[in-house]
Amino acid sequence: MDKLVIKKSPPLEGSVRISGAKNAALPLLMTSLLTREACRYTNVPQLRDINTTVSLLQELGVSVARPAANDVLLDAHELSSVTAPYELVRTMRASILVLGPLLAREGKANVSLPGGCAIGARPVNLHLDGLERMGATIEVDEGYIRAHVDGRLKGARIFMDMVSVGATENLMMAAALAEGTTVLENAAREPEIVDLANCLNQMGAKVSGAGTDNITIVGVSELSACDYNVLPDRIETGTFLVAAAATGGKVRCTHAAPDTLDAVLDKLAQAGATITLGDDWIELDMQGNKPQAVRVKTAPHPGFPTDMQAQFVTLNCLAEGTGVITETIFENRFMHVPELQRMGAEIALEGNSAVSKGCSVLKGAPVMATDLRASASLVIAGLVAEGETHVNRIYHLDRGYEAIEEKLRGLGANIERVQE
Ligand SMILES: CC(=O)N[C@H]1[C@@H](OP(=O)(O)OP(=O)(O)OC[C@H]2O[C@@H](n3ccc(=O)[nH]c3=O)[C@H](O)[C@@H]2O)O[C@H](CO)[C@@H](O)[C@@H]1O
Ligand SMILES: C=C(OP(=O)(O)O)C(=O)O
Repeated sequence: MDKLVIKKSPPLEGSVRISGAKNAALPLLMTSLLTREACRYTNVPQLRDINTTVSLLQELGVSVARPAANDVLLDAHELSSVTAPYELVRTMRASILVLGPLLAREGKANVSLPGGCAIGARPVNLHLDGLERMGATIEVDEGYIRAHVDGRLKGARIFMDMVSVGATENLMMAAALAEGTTVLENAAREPEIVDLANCLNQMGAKVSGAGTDNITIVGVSELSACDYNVLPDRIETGTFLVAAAATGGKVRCTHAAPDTLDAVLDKLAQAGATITLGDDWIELDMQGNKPQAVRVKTAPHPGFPTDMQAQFVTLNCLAEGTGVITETIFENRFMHVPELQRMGAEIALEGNSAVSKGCSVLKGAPVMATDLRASASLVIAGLVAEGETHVNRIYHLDRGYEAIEEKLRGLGANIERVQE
């Protein structure tokens, strides 16, 4: 199994090209299920989750071509199955996003229940309730969601009592091919939702209001091909910016989407970074200074993203002053804290907050993380720790960061992937 070996590194310097967003690409690839025409997606990051999605779509009968490293062609002219099997769903929760499209196009779908993961229980009741409101009959049997509808799904007014990115995406895709108008109230406002709406509209859907908490979808009977370029990854961008801040460096992220990162940039500025923005780049300059501790509370967009919480925990450990990071989205997303403590971080968990004393002197250690962003926070810790840090179980990182070690090496980091 691969691991990353990281040695204390100089301040990161230079520029890094940001990849397409995992959390945008996964739902976007699912839109291919909504049409009999071939779809082309570009700027798709090379990630384990993308390969899993492609395997899942192939399992359903979609033909796949990858003419270039970041291009994916998907042709769902005929589907041969409506079942998303446990073996694939358990490795990637986003598999649940085939449910809405399959039900809308084929009138039936069997999708393994994703279950919880390292960061929390992650229920899917909002996805199921919304589809039922649209006329689907759903039962859970032997670990599978079995859904069917007679005729087409029907447009409905759906209020979601929690903001859910996944449910908003599933219901938007289902509603695109439903009969009549669907209104999603208390919808998620994440940039990835806007990206999905733009792609659906390119295919002939009628989605308006994406990016607000009230999305209207006027159903159409057919959708056509798309040629869609995936949004830049705001979480990858934020991760490189925090790595630059932690090491006291100066890094420019290119091919980025600065307008998707307001909350993160605001906190980095509070931590003492000078931030400069261009149309598609962001530069962070720490001018060699130590970061200042910040207070952060995760929230749905436009709040501070839960996917950047772990990286900021590491930053706060190094910073001057007491820092408090509160997680409100997932009930168990602090698996990085005990590992950081093993590296010498002075940090305590108080309820759903990580409170750091600041100015921790980190020492390299063998560490491992059980989720993607926790792994990223340990990589950042490894860059500043004395000695050598071994980050194990990096299949989590490979799920969401394209060529992370190569990109970090390009900025001067001392990091190697080692096969054991
Ligand atoms: C709002 C939010 O920040 N969502 C994050 C969530 O998206 P993801 O789509 O995975 O999760 P949701 O947005 O659906 O979940 C948000 C909250 O709603 C709850 N919930 C969700 C669906 C449901 O049917 N019932 C229910 O109770 C979840 O347990 C969670 O507490 O994880 C992704 C991966 O880390 C992040 O990129 C998203 O930013
Ligand atoms: C936890 C994440 O992804 P997923 O929802 O695919 O588990 C993430 O992107 O940080």
